[in-house]
Amino acid sequence: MDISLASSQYYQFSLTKSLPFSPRFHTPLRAFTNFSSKPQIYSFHSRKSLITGCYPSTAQTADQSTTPADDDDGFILEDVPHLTNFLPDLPTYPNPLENSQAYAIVKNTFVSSEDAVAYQIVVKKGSPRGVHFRRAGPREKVYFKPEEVRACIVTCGGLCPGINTVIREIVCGLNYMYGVKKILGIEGGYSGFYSRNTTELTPKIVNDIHKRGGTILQTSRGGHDTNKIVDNIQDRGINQVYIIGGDGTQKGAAAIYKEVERRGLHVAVAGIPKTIDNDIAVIDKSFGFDTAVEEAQRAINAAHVEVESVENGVGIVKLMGRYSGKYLHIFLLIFIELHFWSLRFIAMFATLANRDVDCCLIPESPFYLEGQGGLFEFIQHRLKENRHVVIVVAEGAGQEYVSNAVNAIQEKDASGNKLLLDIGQWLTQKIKDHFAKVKKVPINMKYIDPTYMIRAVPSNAYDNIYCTLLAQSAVHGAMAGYSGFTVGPVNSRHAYIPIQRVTEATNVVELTDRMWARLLASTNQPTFLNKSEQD
Ligand SMILES: Nc1ncnc2c1ncn2[C@@H]1O[C@H](COP(=O)(O)OP(=O)(O)O)[C@@H](O)[C@H]1O
Ligand SMILES: O=P(O)(O)OC[C@H]1O[C@](O)(COP(=O)(O)O)[C@@H](O)[C@@H]1O
Ligand SMILES: [Mg+2]
Repeated sequence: MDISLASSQYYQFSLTKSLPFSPRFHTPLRAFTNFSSKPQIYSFHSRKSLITGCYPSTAQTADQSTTPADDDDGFILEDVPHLTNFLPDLPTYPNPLENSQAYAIVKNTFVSSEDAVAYQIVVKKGSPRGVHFRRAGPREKVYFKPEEVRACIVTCGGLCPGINTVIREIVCGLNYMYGVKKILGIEGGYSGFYSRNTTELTPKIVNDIHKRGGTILQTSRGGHDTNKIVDNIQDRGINQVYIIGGDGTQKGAAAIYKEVERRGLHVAVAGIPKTIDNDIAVIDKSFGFDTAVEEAQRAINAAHVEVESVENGVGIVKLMGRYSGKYLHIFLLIFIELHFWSLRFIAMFATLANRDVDCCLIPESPFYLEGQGGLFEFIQHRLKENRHVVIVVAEGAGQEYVSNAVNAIQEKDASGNKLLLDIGQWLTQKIKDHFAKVKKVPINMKYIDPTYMIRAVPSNAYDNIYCTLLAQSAVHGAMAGYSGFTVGPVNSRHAYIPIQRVTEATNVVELTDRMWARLLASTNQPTFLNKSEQD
């Protein structure tokens, strides 16, 4: 099926089948329909645009075939905006990759406008084909003359392994693939647009930065002022903006895109998702996650060595990672926060990887301490059996317990994220007290809180490759005139995803998915599902 021109039947299908579920499963892709012959479809399209907040694209009209869609197979494209949506007369240029030595023998240098990446990879026979995103990669035509590109890169939010690699590869990708020479680094996050200096970025300057943790551009929280930022973009003559950051940053990127569109500027806005928390929806996982899981192993291993060398050793490892939803709870032994592919995911994956963890506590799976099936009972059992126990606790777990205990006022950081209370300290004390006062059994408590150590390291080999793909995909997308998009792997294939799609929901560990069951089967820890019986 040609996804750049679908039939009216397609639209009717998507209206009747998709609306009852969720508006975000609609695409307002103008290129899907033939407006001139089907005016009634146009009004439907407008409605959809309103519902979804997505953007129609006319970018593929030049490429689209005249073949109508085969049938109502339920194919839906959630498209990203294109500069021609509001600048319809933009000229195009041949992609310089046509003459690139690197691509000289590649069979298909350019990604077709008909290529899409399926959101759901596991389907039932006969089911609708479902939601798709545009496949990332170089396009035959670009909407910028390389010598006229003035790009900028900004990094926002907390650190994550691999940020420098992404910066490096954007600079090298723009320069080596497209001949772009003018690239600015905005220092200190969003506020750097209007309150800090910029720095020139060249392949030579960024040559070694992938070997360092952190961000050479520095980062910050708060300080997003859309108008001031876009004023600055205009004043500096910037026409490509690469924004590296997490869920908060991507919301900021969406606001910048909207303002750029409102002002009708020839400026492409590309988001590269970054977070150790893996709270970014849709994409498979965020860069740096793999490195962080690996780094967390060191803390867990240390806890294990300590507790197996003493009598009644209890090791708790707390792993970083916030949780934006409802706080559930935590655990003991090694406390690592895994966010699915990020922090609480880090806790989950670090536990799965390690095999020395007896119990992993994450916010999504509320735990309790006392009584049958509780954490104290489990620790006692493991101490009897193994003489030591290791608990990994995610930073966001058990927040309600700590909050009640210390009567804390919920504070927020400059970006408005809730500051987490220290579940690790609370849990440590509770366990010590229980075994000393109630059980009259002295335990050897070893609490490890590696906090920033798991995110301040350089990215590992896997993440370096991943960062390279992200950066190159972002560069190809911006050069091709796409804007207001986030790039990332969906079922292992890189795609352009509408920004609001990745900010509207947060990734959480789904207890009903098999992954959590795999962890439970691996640690043999309590499920804490019978809490109600204890109340
Ligand atoms: N809803 C929002 N709209 C615009 N900017 C936002 C929004 N939320 C956060 N930001 C900005 O994004 C930047 C990073 O956000 P933060 O939540 O600290 O980190 P992260 O992007 O890693 O989640 C900050 O400069 C913040 O001001
Ligand atoms: O860097 P800070 O301000 O101390 O914040 C710590 C938080 O940053 C993170 O590492 C990353 O959060 P973001 O992705 O939102 O930047 C969280 O896991 C952690 O709770
Ligand atoms: Mg965040």
